[in-house]
This record gives sequence, C-alpha cells and structure tokens, in this order.
Amino acid sequence: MPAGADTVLMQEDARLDGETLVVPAGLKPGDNRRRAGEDIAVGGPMLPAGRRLAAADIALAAAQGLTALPVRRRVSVALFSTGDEIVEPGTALPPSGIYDANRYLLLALIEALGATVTDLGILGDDADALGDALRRAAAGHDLVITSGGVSTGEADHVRTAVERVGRLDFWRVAIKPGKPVAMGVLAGEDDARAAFVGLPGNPAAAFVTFVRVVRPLLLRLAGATPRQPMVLPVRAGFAHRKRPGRREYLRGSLRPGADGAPEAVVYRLEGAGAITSLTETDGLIEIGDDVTEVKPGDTVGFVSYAEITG
Ligand SMILES: Nc1nc2c(c(=O)[nH]1)N[C@H]1C(S)=C(S)[C@@H](COP(=O)(O)OP(=O)(O)OC[C@H]3O[C@@H](n4cnc5c(N)ncnc54)[C@H](O)[C@@H]3O)O[C@H]1N2
Ligand code: MOO
Repeated sequence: MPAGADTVLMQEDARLDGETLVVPAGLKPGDNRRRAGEDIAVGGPMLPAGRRLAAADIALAAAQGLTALPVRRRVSVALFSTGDEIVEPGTALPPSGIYDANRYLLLALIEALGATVTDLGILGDDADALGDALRRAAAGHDLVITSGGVSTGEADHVRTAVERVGRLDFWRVAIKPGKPVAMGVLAGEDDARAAFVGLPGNPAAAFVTFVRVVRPLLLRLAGATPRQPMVLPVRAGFAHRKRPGRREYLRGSLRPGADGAPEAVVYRLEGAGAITSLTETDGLIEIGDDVTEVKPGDTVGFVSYAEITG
C-alpha cells in the first residue's frame, strides 16, 4: 500500500468526474485493507504441539514457506478377531459360522486415525493360543486390539490370556452397548510392552467401545491431544426406557421435526448385533447415566459419526 494510504476503494466502485475521483458514501477508513501479519505474526504460534494435521493446517504451514513439520511416528496396532464361530469372508460358511465383520470395521476405523495396522486374522477360543498370540503381538506394536471373548461365557478366554501375558487394568464399563470392554498392558517378547484393549464381540458394541475407549487412547499414543466429542443437545423423537447407572448409546439420525427443528430418531433395531444399526444411521444418541426414561420431546445428546470417526 502506498505510504500515507490506509484504505482501499474497489476499482468498480470508483467513478471519475473529469479529473475528480468520486468516492461513494459508506467507505470507512481501513476498508478493504489486510494488515501484514494479521493471519500469523512473525514469531507467533502457528500450530500447537499435539495437533492432528488437517488439510488447512498443511496449507498454513506451506503459506509460511515451510516444507516440513515435526511429527510423531505412526502408532502401530495389532488386530485380532476371536471366536471359534468367526469365519473369514470369501470362504465357505459352516452351519454355525458367522463372517468376521469386526476386523474389517476396526481396520478401517484404525487406519482413519492414521495408525498402521497389522491384521493378525482370527483366533479360536483357546486361552493358550490367545496368550501366545498376544505375547507375540505385544512385541513390535504400541497397541493390541481384539474383539469378542471378553464376556463371562465359558468360551470367553481373552481376559484369562491377558492376565497370563500381562495385566488387566479394568474390565467392564457402565455403558450399553459395550459393557464387557477390557483394558490392560501386555508384556511381549524382549520386554516389549503394549497397551491392550479387548472389545466386545457384538459389532455395534465393538464400534461404540472403539470410539469411546480406543480412539482417545490411540490419539494419545500418537501424541495428539484428543478433544471431547461435541454432543449436541437435540429433541428426542422417540420414547425409550433404560436402567439407571449406565450410559446408553442408541444408533440414530437427525430429522426435521413437525416444527422444522432437528429431532433425533432411533433405528428400528436396538440390538448390538445389528450392523445396519450403524450403516443406516448418522450418529450415536447418548442417554445420560441416571436417566430411566426418555419421552418424545425430552432432550438427548447426539454425536455424529463424522465427529467420532477419523
Ligand atoms: N452372562 C452374560 N452374558 C453376556 C454379558 C454379560 O454381562 N453376562 N454381556 C453381553 C454383552 S453386553 C456383550 S456385548 C456380549 C459380548 O461378549 P463377548 O465379547 O464375549 O463377545 P462374543 O460372545 O465373543 O460375541 C458376541 C456376539 O458377537 C459376534 N461376533 C464376535 N466376533 C465377531 C466378529 N469378528 N464379527 C462379527 N460378529 C462377531 C458373536 O458371534 C456373538 O454373536 O456378551 C453378552 N453376554
Ligand atoms: O455390549 Mo453388549 O449387548 O451391550 O452388545
């Protein structure tokens, strides 16, 4: 800007009356001016440590002429499914078999967080085999994730295996679905240590516990500072009863209500085994720990999947 000038008049708004420039009414001192350094001041902070780099962050760095930024290495995750009944998709399904959905759900969720995944396939319901596999996986990975076999059934050996190989820090959280989630630390070969999370087998329970337990852990391991997901207060367009003392995550969507304001609707199937409860909805409807009944018109929390995946 030429010395002495502090305001810009847009060319198309300017009119010449002979030799005189006519400035239209309404132009204020400082209009159409961008001060040097208003976006980022020299020496000022640009991107805080612990930030997950988004597209605009990279643009901001490039705009300063930078060609590199200091980043943390990717977190390495080992992933298993467990269960004698679990069968690899693409192979024949025996009469009592069920195709492995969780490993593919979790592979995609983990990769969306920027971690690398070692897909270690399916393990049977055998405490010795599980223990060996967990010990091997702990060496060379930051985090080991399993799904299935963490509940109280006779064939649920994951917790036993974890206790043999390392320690179980907690089991069971007051949420539904996902109550049987387990967390611990595994001691691998060569004294290597890895964090462990055992997710419940029901796919919607595996999803909910992934986003509520694994996601913040994985981001912390990656050096990021996770922020609490934004839970939007919205009007319930449904009725629901629940037990007090645990938080519930229903799968649902937002629709315009009769007055046009957004209203949460729940999916037709509430069971944690229904994978369409995830594909046919837009987010989780959070019902508070001590709530026992939701009536249409009550306020519930809504967290969109976009907020908690990736
Ligand atoms: N007596 C009790 N029984 C159960 C309880 C309880 O507290 N007491 N909790 C229930 C809850 S809540 C859940 S969730 C399940 C989870 O238990 P597990 O983690 O041991 O899961 P599984 O029994 O192995 O599997 C449950 C269900 O999910 C299917 N499954 C397992 N893995 C996969 C996979 N990779 N892909 C697709 N589907 C999978 C499995 O076949 C079962 O149908 O325990 C309740 N029981
Ligand atoms: O976690 Mo379970 O039923 O709550 O699916």
